[in-house]
Amino acid sequence: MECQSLEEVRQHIDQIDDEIIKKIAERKFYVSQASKFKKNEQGVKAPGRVEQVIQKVRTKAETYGAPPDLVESLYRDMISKFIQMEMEEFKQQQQQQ
Ligand SMILES: C=C(O[C@@H]1C=C(C(=O)O)C=C[C@H]1O)C(=O)O
Repeated sequence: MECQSLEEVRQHIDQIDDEIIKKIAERKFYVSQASKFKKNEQGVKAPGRVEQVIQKVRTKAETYGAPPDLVESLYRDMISKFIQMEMEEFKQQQQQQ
């Protein structure tokens, strides 16, 4: 949609940010369940799966017209933070056993 003012542009951006953040929270909800199914720290990091996700999101970025390098960089950062979070949860579970 063609905007008529900077205010309108920013309203759209704010709305999109709201949607993105809700989806990040939803993604985090599922990532935080993954540690229950992991056997060791290498499993928590799952570098093979990370590369699979990166490949998939680069392809989706191309399909939807988003810059693939930007999407890859955002995902690498997000996943690395999620791994830290998952690792904490994994270590807590290990202590409880
Ligand atoms: C959620 C998982 O754990 C980690 C987090 C990932 C992610 O955020 O997509 C991917 C791989 C793992 O590093 C998983 O193994 O699927």
